[in-house]
Amino acid sequence: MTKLVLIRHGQSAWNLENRFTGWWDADLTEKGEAEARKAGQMLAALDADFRAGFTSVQTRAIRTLWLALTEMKRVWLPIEKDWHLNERHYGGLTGLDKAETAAKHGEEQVHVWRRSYDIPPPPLEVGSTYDLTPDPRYKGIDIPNTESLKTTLERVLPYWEQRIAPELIAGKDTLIAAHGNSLRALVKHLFRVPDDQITGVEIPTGNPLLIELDTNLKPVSVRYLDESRAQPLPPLP
Ligand SMILES: O=C(O)[C@@H](CO)OP(=O)(O)O
Repeated sequence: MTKLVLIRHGQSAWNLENRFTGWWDADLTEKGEAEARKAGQMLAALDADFRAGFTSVQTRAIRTLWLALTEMKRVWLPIEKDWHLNERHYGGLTGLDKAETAAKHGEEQVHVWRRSYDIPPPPLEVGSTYDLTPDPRYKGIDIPNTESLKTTLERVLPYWEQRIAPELIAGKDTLIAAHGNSLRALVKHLFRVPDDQITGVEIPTGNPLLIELDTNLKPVSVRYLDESRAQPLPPLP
């Protein structure tokens, strides 16, 4: 059985401030760093032999993986960083306060923007403070101006198939440090979660999700390593 661990980054500054984040490069808070270290300690205690690692190009996920690997004494692990694992792009909501936006547009509308499967938030305006076009890490990349979970899945999935699945098929235990919505997209795919039920899947920060996969990459077991911070999981497919 091959082990796949999904870790959502530890708490970020904008998680703490309750702001829509998406592709904005909010860093970890001290609590987020502590969550990442604790995740690494739990992973170190696991009977696994991690041979491959993947993360996004966003600081909070990269640093979460690094802090965890440090605890695991495994900073030598080959890591691939790729924008396809980035958080879902929050479009014109990026940077706004979630509570203030709910007060302005209504709780229901904000819930649709946050959790509907295929309705994207309004697009980010060109030249906005949060336009990432000048950022060198995105040179040559067609940066989206908004994404739904569906369009996030549409860019995560080819990356999974081309880069991550081959490592798992080769029998390598694999770590992925990424984001609430890029990981929800992967969970939706792996567990065959219907479009209208993925809204119920919330992945906590810095709590490793251990999935054992058979040779067809079908999940045969799943659990959070920190049971005290676990959230409901979809049934095995
Ligand atoms: O702001 C964000 O980018 C995400 C993750 O923190 O938030 P949400 O819970 O709305 O998907």
